[in-house]
Amino acid sequence: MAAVPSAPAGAATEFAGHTPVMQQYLRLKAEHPDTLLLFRMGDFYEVFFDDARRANRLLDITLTARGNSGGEPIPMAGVPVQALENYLGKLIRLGESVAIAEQVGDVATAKGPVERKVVRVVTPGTVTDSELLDERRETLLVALHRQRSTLGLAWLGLASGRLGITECGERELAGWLSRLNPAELLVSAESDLSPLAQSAIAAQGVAPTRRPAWSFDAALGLRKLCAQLGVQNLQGFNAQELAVAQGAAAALLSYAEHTQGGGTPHADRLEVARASELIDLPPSTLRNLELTQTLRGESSPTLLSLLDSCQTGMGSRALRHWLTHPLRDRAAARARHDAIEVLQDSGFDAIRNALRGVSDIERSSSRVALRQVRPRELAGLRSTLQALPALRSTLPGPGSATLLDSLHDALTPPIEIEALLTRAVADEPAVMLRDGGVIATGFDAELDELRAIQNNCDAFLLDLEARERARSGIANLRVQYNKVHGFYIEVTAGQAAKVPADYQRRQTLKNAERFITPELKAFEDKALSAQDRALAREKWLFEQLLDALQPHVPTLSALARALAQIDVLAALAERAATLAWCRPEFVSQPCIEIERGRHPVVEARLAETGAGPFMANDCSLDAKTRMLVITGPNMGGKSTFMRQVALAVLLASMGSFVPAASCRLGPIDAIHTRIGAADDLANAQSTFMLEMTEAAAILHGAGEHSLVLMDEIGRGTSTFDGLALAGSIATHLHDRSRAFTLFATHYFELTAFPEKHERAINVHVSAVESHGSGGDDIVFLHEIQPGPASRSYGVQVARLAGMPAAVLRQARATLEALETQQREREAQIDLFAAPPEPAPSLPSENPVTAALAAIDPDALSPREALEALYRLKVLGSIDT
Ligand SMILES: Nc1ncnc2c1ncn2[C@@H]1O[C@H](COP(=O)(O)OP(=O)(O)OP(=O)(O)O)[C@@H](O)[C@H]1O
Repeated sequence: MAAVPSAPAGAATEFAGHTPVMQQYLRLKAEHPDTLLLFRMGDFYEVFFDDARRANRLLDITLTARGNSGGEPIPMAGVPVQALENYLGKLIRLGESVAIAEQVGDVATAKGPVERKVVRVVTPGTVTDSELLDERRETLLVALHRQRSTLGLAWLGLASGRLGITECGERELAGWLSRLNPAELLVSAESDLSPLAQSAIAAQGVAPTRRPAWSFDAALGLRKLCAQLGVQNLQGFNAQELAVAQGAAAALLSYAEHTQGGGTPHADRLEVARASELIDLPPSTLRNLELTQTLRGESSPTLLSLLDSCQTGMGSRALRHWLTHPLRDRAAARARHDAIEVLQDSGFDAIRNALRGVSDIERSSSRVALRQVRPRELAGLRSTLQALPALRSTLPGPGSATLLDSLHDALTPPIEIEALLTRAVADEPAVMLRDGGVIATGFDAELDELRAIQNNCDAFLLDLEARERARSGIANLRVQYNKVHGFYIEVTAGQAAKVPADYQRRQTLKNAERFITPELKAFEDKALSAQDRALAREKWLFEQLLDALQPHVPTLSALARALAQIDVLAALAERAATLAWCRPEFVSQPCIEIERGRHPVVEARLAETGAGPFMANDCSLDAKTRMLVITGPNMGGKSTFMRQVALAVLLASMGSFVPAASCRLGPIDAIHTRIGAADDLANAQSTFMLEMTEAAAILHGAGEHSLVLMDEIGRGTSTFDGLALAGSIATHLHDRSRAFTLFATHYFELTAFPEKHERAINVHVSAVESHGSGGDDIVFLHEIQPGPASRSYGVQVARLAGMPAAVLRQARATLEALETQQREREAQIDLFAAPPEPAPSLPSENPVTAALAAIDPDALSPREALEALYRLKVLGSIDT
C-alpha cells in the first residue's frame, strides 16, 4: 500500500494557528490522507509537508519551504500547471494516487483564500487520460470481496465503460486475476484472505488498495448496479443472486465515483462472466504458452504480438480480450471464422487502410461521459464519424457473413453528432481548453464578437503606431505587448527626449524607454477583458457541448465496439493470409486432429533469423488415442510441438484461423500446462514444490474434454522419485481424467507405458547422429515420428553447448556404466501398476505411513528433510 503522507499532528481536527490558505489545505488533505494532494495556487500545483518530501523523492523536484504556519516552516514543492500531465504520468506509473485540488471560486471577488475543491483523484486503476494509458491494453479497476468460501469480483474499465462481475472459489481466483490483469485492486480493509488468495493477488504484482469494510455491502452494490444499468433488478442478467459479487461492485462503483468526482454513466452494460462458459486457461497456461507475455515478462515475441496487426488501439484491446477469453460455445468462434473467410476472399487491405485514420473513439466517448474529454479528441471523433461512410463501403456487401452484416449495420454514421461537432468544434482546436481557440467560428455570436475585438487589435495597433510616429517624429517608435507589462510604446534611449507630453514612463531599459498613453491604456483594458470574456465564454460553450453529447455516448460506445471488431477480424484475416493458416473445423466427437501444424512464434523467429524452415508436424488424438508419450533428445522440439497443439486449439476457439494445413477439433473445456521449472521465489516455493502443486491442480481439474501438456514432470527431484511420480501421474491422467494428454519425458522407462495403457501411444522427435572428426554430432530433424526414441543424446547436446572435452569424456564413460547397470536391473518393476487400494485397517500399507516409516529424521540434511516433506504432501494429496 502507498505510504500515508502525514500532515502536522492533529491537523485534521485542529488547524488553528495556521494561515487561512494552510487551513484550507489541511482540511482537504484530511479528506485524502492516502493520496498525494496537488493544491492549485495560481500557475502552480503545490504540495506540502510529507507530500512535498515524497514528491521531491519521486519526481526529483526541488524541495523548498513556504513561510511559517503553525510556528514551523512548511516543506513545499510545486509543479507548473502546464507540466501537470507529465508529472501525473510519472506518478501513476510509480503506482501513486494523486488528488487534484483546483481553485473553484472567483479569485477577484474572494474574501480570504479563493475556494478550492478536489475535482479529481487519479489512481492507477482509474486514469482515463490517453497519455497515461497503454493504447493496446485495457486498464481495469477490480474489486475483490470474500464471504466464507466464495469470492466476488467486480471490474470496471473507466476508459472503456466495461463493467463486469463474477463469483468464484479460491482455486479459481488466480485464473480470474490473471485474465483481468488489474491495474488496481480494491480489497476490504478488514479482509482476511486465505494464503491461497493472497498468493493469487501477490502474483499480480499490484499492491491492493484497502477500502473500508462497509463499502463492500451487497445491498448497496445491488442498488448501485441497478442504477448504473437503469433496471429494477438484475434478474435479466442472471445476477440477482450473486450477492458476493454485488458486494465487490459496491466498493468498485463508490471508488470510481470518489475518484471521478461524479458518476460513470457510460458503464451501462454488465458482463456477468461465468467460468463454465469460458475455456479454462489457468495462470500457468497463460504464462507457459507465452500468450501475452514472454516467460521473461516482455510483450514480444508472444502469440499476441504476432497476431496483433490491428490498426487501432481499440482493435488491439479487443484482440487481447478474445485471446484470453476463448468461449466453450463454438457459435461465436464459428461466426468469426466465417467472417475471416469472407474477408480473405473479398480483400481486407481497403478496410485496414480505412481503419488507419480512425481515432480511439472508445476512449474519447468514455471521456465525454466523464466530462474529461480534450478538444483534440472531439476533433478526432468528428473526423472518424466523417470517415465512416467510406469505411463502411470497404466492407463486403450484405449477405456475406452474419457477423459482417451486423457490423456493417452498426457502422451507420450518427449524423446528428457529426453535425454538432462540425458546427461546434474548430477545425484544429487547441490542445487545452484553457488556451482558447476550441469553439468554431460561427457557432456562437457572442464569442465571435469578443474574438472580433481581439482580431481588430492588430489593425488598431498598426494604426496607432503610424499615428504616434507621425505625432512624435520618431521613425523607429514601436507599439508592443508583453505578458508582464501589457501594451506599451517603445522608443530608443536616444529619442526619448522627443516623446509628447502625454506619454507616461512605464519602464526604463538599457537602450530603450517604454511608455503608455491614455489611448493605449483604454485599448488595453478593452482587449484584455475581451480575451478573458472570450475564454470564459468558450469554457461555458464547451460544457454545453458536453451536455449535448451525453445522450449520444451509448451510440458512440456501440460504434467503437463495432470498429474494434472489424479491426480484429481484418487483422486475423491478414495474419491468416500472410502466414498461410487454415480454417479450423469444429466437430462434436472428441478429437484434436492437426495436419502439418506449426508453432507460429517459433516459426516466425526462425524465419527472422534465417535459421531454416520450421518442420510441420501432425497431431492425432481421439477417443481411442488420448495420450502421446513424447520422447527424444533435448532441443529436439518436444516442448515446441506440445505448445503448438495448445496454441492451435486456443486460436481456433477464439475465432482465428490456425497455423496448420488442416485442423479438426472436438469440444475443449480447458488447457492445462505443466511446463518449465522456474522457482517461485516470491511465494517461497521450491522448483519441485511448484511442479507438484501445478501437477496436483491439473489432476484435480482436468477432465475428458481438457487438453493437458506435461513437460518432463518429475525432473525436479531424484530420478527414482521423479520416475515414480511421473508414472503415477500419467496413469491418473490416462485412467481417471481421460484428458487429451501430451506427455513429454526423459524417462525412458515411460516408453513402456503404452504397452499397458490402451489409449496411450509413443511418439518421438527424431534426430540423427553423425560421427565426424570432432566426436559424435547430432542433427535435430524436429520431426514427430511414431514409436519411442532410441536414446536421449544428452551428452551430444552438451557438446553442442561447448562443454569441455574432459567433462564429456567422463560423462560418456559414466553413462555407459549406468546403462549396463540399468539393463541388469530392468524388468522387475511395474511402474504403472494401478495404485494399491488404500487399506486403513493395515496402516503399514498406507503410502504416507509407509513413507513416514522409511524416514530416519536424524540422518537427513535440512534439504532432504524438506524434500521428504514435499513427497509426503504429494503422497497424501494424490488419489486420496
Ligand atoms: N518443428 C520444428 N522445426 C524447426 N525447428 C524447431 C522445431 N521444433 C523446435 N525447433 C527448434 O528447436 C529448439 C528447441 O525446441 P524445444 O525447446 O521444443 O526442444 P525440447 O525437445 O523441448 O528440448 P528440452 O528437452 O531441452 O526442453 C526451438 O527453440 C526451435 O528453435
